[in-house]
Amino acid sequence: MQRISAIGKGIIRRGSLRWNATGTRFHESRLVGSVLFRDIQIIKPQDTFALVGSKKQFRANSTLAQEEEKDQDVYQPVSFKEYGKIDQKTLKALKAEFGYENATKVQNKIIERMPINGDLMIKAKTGTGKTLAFLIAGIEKLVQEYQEKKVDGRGKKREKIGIMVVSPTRELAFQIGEEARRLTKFHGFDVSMFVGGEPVVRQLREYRYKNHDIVVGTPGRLLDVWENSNLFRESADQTKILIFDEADMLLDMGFQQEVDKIIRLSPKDRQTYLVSATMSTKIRNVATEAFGKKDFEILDCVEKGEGNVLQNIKQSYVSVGWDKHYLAMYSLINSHIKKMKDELKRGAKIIVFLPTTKSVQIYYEVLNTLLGTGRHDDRRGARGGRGGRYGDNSDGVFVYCLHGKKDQVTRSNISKRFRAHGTNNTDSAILVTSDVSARGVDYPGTSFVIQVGVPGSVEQYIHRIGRTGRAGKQGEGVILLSEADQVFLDTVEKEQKVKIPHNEDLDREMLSALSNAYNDVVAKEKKDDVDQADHEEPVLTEIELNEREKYVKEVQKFKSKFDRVNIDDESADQMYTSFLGFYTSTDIMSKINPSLLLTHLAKSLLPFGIVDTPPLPRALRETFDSIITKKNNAMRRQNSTNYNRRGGGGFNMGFKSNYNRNDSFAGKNSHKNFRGKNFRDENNAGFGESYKFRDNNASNQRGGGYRSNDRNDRHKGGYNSGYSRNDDDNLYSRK
Ligand SMILES: Nc1ncnc2c1ncn2[C@@H]1O[C@H](COP(=O)(O)OP(=O)(O)OP(=O)(O)O)[C@@H](O)[C@H]1O
Repeated sequence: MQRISAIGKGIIRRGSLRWNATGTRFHESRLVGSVLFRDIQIIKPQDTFALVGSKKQFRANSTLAQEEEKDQDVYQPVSFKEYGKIDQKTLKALKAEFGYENATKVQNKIIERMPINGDLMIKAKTGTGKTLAFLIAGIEKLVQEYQEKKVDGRGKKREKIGIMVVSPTRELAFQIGEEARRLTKFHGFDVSMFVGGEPVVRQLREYRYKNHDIVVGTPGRLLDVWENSNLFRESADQTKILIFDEADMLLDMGFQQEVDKIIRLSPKDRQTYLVSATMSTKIRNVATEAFGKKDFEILDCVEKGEGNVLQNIKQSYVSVGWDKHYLAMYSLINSHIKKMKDELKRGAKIIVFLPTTKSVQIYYEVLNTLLGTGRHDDRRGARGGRGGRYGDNSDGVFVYCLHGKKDQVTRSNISKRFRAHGTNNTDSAILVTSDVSARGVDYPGTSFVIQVGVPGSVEQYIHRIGRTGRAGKQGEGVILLSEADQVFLDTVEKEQKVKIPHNEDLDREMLSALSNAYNDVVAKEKKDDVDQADHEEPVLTEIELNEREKYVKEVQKFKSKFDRVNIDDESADQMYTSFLGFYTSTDIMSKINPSLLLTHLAKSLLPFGIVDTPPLPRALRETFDSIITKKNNAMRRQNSTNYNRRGGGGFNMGFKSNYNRNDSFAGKNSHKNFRGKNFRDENNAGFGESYKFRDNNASNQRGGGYRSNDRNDRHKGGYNSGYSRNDDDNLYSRK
């Protein structure tokens, strides 16, 4: 059974995949390159998700609609008006401010139950309109109360907080605040923001003169003002409705303490809503606490046995080593941009997720040089310019960098600018970011999500990939996994009942052909320097030989651009260390072979000409030691026969040998031979070795001028300082 998540008014006919609607019409299936995408669209230009391309283009595409005819079990949208439960002023805002006439599935479920008097747990897939769903429910409750108490917009100041929304990130808080403002425009409600990174004094000053209808904030700042400002405390102590958006993230990780306190401080007779696209079992237990042990209703819009990722998001993985990420991404992004332009006559909107701040900074530098302007247009106060005009993309490619260690003004700026990238012109935009952008944030028109390495959890994978395919649009998500990471695929399959296939646009053979072409280009360029005796000619398959020539051109372009990338040793080392730190904190670490992980992660240094892994901070080494000890104990218990047959080695053997040969990570440059050999052995006939196209002379590189500005200095402590949590919405330090 295939399910379509669709928003609009009409009927989808079984078998014909046709949506017939009053005033709206949509349906489509189309061939994009070799890949079949099914797309669902509402053709209504004034709609914010009247989608890709012109009407004419859409009609042209929709001739392919009948190609995919499958059983559909689809929610039939209901007009907001038809419920007869929504106040006229809210209805007016839904139409005038948002251009929406029909409720989405989750909105439908909530509106049907209105007025909501108890506590709620709301679960629905990403991008299906949960924000408006909980806002409508809360606002209508407030409107009802104000009517009963005869309070109107011009009356006495409303001192008690009507609705308090807690968001894990600042970007999401601003987004919710903005939607609340628009939705209550005709009610004359006030919305106040309390987020970290902005002057609290100013926030409180504004608050003093406002009605306290709706407050939106991040946990740290909300708690701060609750505990330290009488003005805020007096209003918050009487909060009527408390809403936790992305509740599982708030309650499960990072913010446990703050959230516990907010729950304790808020009045017992409040209503509570917990909202998310994912609700782990653990969260359901924690929720009991949040609801003050009262009964609560669960509104689950995901059917039993169904995965949490929308069907209109095409998922895939690419099996690729950390040394080849840039080449793989260059190819994937270029072909996605081309596909969007050829098929839909629009630019691409791409989000690239990295696990740590340091890696966001480095991948941004590289992608900006490879595909964008190469300038740092996203700096605070910088004015936007045209994007790059490189490579096959004759239109601009704007590359942005966003993570939790940027100051708030810059973060808001970048977020605004990336959001504004339209879907109706041929410029493309790439946002290189951390998990600050993983949850809840709505960047309309995002067509492609790339995840680099494993995410923190399966839930995080779902939220990240959910930044595309929103509001019924089509989307595509790719995850780059090394051999060590691929246990993640089994976990997704087990938990989500979805098998993620290998990417068709960049299959194994093509990737290998690209790598070989790369080797050829490097070998040619270096023919005077390279010791030919050392350069083993790889044995190629027939396909590889044929494709080889084809890819040489693309690879030459890639290389000439990559040669301009200037990442210093220190930054690359910090990235490597931060990756290890990140892995130790993930759910998946318990399933990963640590020695394999170390070998693979070390390859992330190769593109920058570094063949030695840096010394690790003690805390991180100890964490790794304990992971290995635990794994070995578990292995011994579980399978002593196998263990013995493997010579008693197990993980310990594998890890220790690397570990020791790396001089316990204590010294660089002392084990070059081992490391160089190791990579050569593992890298497709010498790809890793020849990837050292840059002069590996540390002083040259350092003198090269690349410094990702003073921020580097803050990371000098490596793992510890680069990885520590430093603000209220920094989640668990990876941002
Ligand atoms: N009734 C509607 N009709 C059309 N579009 C809608 C409707 N409701 C919401 N949308 C749009 O759908 C998109 C996704 O909505 P929203 O951000 O609320 O999703 P979400 O379910 O909260 O996703 P996430 O789980 O990622 O937080 C937004 O662009 C929003 O404006």
